Amino acid sequence: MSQLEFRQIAKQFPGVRALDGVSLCLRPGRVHALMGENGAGKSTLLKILSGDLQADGGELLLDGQPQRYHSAADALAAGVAVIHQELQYVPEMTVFENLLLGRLPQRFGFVRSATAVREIAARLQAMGVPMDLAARLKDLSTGQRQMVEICKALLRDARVIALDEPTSSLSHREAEQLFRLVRELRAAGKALVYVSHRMDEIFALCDSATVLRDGRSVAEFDSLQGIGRDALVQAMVGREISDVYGWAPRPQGAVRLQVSGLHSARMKSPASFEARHGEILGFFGLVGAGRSELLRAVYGADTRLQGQVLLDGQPLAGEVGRSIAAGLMFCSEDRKEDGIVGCRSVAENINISSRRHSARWGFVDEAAEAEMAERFIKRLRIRCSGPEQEIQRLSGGNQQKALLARWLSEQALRVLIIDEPTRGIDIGAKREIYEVLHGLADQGVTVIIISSELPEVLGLADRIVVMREGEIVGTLAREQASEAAVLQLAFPAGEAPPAAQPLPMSTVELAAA
Ligand SMILES: Nc1ncnc2c1ncn2[C@@H]1O[C@H](COP(=O)(O)OP(=O)(O)OP(=O)(O)O)[C@@H](O)[C@H]1O
Repeated sequence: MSQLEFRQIAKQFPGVRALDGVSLCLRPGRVHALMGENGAGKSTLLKILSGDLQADGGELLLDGQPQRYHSAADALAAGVAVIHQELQYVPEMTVFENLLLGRLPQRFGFVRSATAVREIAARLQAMGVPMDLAARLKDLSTGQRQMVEICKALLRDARVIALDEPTSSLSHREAEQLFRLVRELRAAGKALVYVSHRMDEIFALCDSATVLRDGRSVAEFDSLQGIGRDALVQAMVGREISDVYGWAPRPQGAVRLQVSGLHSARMKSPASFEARHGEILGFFGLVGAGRSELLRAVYGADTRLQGQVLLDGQPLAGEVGRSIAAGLMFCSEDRKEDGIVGCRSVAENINISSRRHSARWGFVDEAAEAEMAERFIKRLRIRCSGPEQEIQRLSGGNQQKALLARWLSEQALRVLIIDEPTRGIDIGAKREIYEVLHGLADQGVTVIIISSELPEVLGLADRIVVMREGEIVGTLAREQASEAAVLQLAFPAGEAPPAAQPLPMSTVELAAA
């Protein structure tokens, strides 16, 4: 059982004071939440804990002993494991090899030992996380890879475990498994720190919390008992946020997008739906329900096998270039896939897709680009030193905001499809993003959102399409769309959670059930 203390930790990046004297204590048998807006300094603190970054000032004390880690291996050797947002694994290697990465030669030799495999399999089984040790990491889901990472820490008897936004890419089932594991680790006396933007996870899993703002600790909660959500939000963003979704009725026009019998190799069966001018259409389903696959086929990112898409009555070919030219855009949930250019500025990244609009006689209108970038930096509260800053220097959530701005600033939009619009984004910026989406719909743009967060879909959409196991299983008007009604459709028969279950992370409640 170990206690870890951060004492007056400071970290300066060129032009940014990322941490300014942060102190907090992780105690055995407790889960401590680390909260704050995008760019508040959470990941930087965890990178110092893992040895990936060196603090400029302050101390780390493990059971009262000063620590200084120069690599993740140093930290692990001392019993401290950090599971970062970007997992560190070797895709071509097996689970067994990844679990023992860096240790194989010392303990087991290079030869894969049957005894070692059996021993590890038995330990994982005992920890309640049985795994196929022969599977290659590249063939696993994000959730499974994350489990491997956690198991790696457990096999090395880590006593302090940090999880940085661990559920952001997990399916409901994987999240349930993770929550069970976190509770077991707490019961086993590990000291845990948990970073998440999802309030319900914080309340369901954490005992205490620190809120960071601009690199400083602005609130400490020794216990979360009796603490309301509003108190945490107020501490994080420094203001009250009511009515996050800001929905109001708006007139809707004619059918804009008509999808009939559309099928692609990645879809399980053909699907049909329509969306109107000025409508926000929400797609809800559990991870793996087939929402992204259907909308990728609409966009032309996946080859269509059959079916047709009409945009304002005109057939739309299944090609990305044609879709973009026709004003149908798709913002993917994966910012790497979406083409973030790390070494380019925030302004260039925001303007990449609309460069063709601002280019005149072959020259890019840099003033117009900078002006557009400034507008979105302010509007979405993108924390950066200015439009010229390299985007890779921004925190994960702020990169995500800049990418969204790329699509939100498109001038020729007719249909905007956004996959997981606010994943990894703090609550203050979420509200701004929703406002921009409402603004687009007010101008007649058809907005389609794919989201795994039911409150987001319920709060934002005019109609909700529910998918399950590759099929559309229902379409609900806003007035009919209660949590219970949507979940009843989204879960396989017999597995729906109790109707009165509070959401969103129904996953959390499910895990506890
Ligand atoms: N390598 C770097 N170079 C320059 N600035 C950096 C670097 N890494 C982080 N920063 C800056 O430090 C600040 C804190 O970033 P950090 O990643 O710790 O935020 P965060 O709280 O984890 O945010 P998020 O919720 O978006 O993940 C941000 O302003 C970020 O731009």
